[in-house]
Amino acid sequence: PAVPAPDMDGVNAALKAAMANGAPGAMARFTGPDGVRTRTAGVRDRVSGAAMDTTARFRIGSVSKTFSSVVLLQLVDEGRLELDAPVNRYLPGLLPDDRITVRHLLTHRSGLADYTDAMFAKTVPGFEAVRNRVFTYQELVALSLAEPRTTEPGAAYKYSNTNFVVVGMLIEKATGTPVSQQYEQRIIKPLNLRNTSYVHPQARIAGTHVRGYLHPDEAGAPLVDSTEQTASWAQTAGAVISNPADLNTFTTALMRGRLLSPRMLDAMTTVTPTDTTQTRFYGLGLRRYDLSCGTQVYGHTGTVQGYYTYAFATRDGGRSLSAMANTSNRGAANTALGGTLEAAFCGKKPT
Ligand SMILES: CC1(C)S[C@@H]2[C@H](NC(=O)CCCC[C@H](NC(=O)C[NH3+])C(=O)[O-])C(=O)N2[C@H]1C(=O)[O-]
Repeated sequence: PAVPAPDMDGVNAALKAAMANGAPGAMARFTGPDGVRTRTAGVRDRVSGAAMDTTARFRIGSVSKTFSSVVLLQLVDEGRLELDAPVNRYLPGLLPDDRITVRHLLTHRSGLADYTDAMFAKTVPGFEAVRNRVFTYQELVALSLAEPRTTEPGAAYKYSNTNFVVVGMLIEKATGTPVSQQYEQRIIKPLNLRNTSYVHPQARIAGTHVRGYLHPDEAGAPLVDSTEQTASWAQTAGAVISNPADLNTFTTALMRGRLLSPRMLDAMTTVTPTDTTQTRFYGLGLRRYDLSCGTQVYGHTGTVQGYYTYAFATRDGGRSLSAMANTSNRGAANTALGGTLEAAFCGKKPT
């Protein structure tokens, strides 16, 4: 069946709405049967005034979780890890409950508390306290285990960055190499993602990049330039750097079966609801959004200091969209940016 052409005017309106809600700039790149469409708005650098640029790199936050999930699921495909095995089989003594499995991590059903709740309770002080710090995986897990667990293992969905820090530990234990090498060998090189990197704990973004601007909690307080940070608080839960073209290549390749076996991709895209609206779902390190026109899109969202990201594709990989606004701690800007999905995948609303 013919698919609707993207409503790029609607995409542009969503970018402008993100700016009206506090983003210095925003951009989107759609890839579909009729080729690539891009839109930009505002600036990627408030000091130089450099215009937003769809080739520019930025921090993708939790879209990194899908990169980490792909690496882990490839290891499962290779028989080097089992999805339903206890994490403690591979990392003896790490977790206080042998019932927590690898699958629980990927589905956010482990019950492990999210250490970032306390870490970023006060947005700017929390960020300034960690922006130059380098954490070990163990230190981050210890921060989580100092908090009560949120659910019995497997009992309910409760999003937690901690899950994907443990995923990073599993990857490094199973391969004996740094996760950066696994991203490179298994995703970045095969897909030729020339603007995607994992440079933790380097704080700079190399090449042409978008500067990110964090809104303080105090109304009217000036934006904080949050571009340079180690992102060590996030690592395999959120420290990947990429750009719109690479994100569309990644989500498209994933959906077209270039990264996982058909069986594993089916497992990854088997979802459960994350809220009562029955339009938001989570699989294995992957979100599914059910749009108003009936189209289902798979990918992930990201929130890291100074950057909101959406990176989604249709299940057949025929259409993909990535969108970014260079601000954060401003939910209305994030919601506005999310409007790019309906415009891009559902097309112009009938008048
Ligand atoms: C589930 C989310 C939204 S949060 C999770 C992860 N990002 C973080 O955990 C960072 C949280 C603090 C970010 C900070 N906010 C505060 O400090 C608030 N006090 C800001 O807005 O820059 C990511 O990315 N995920 C998003 C996701 O998956 O979409």
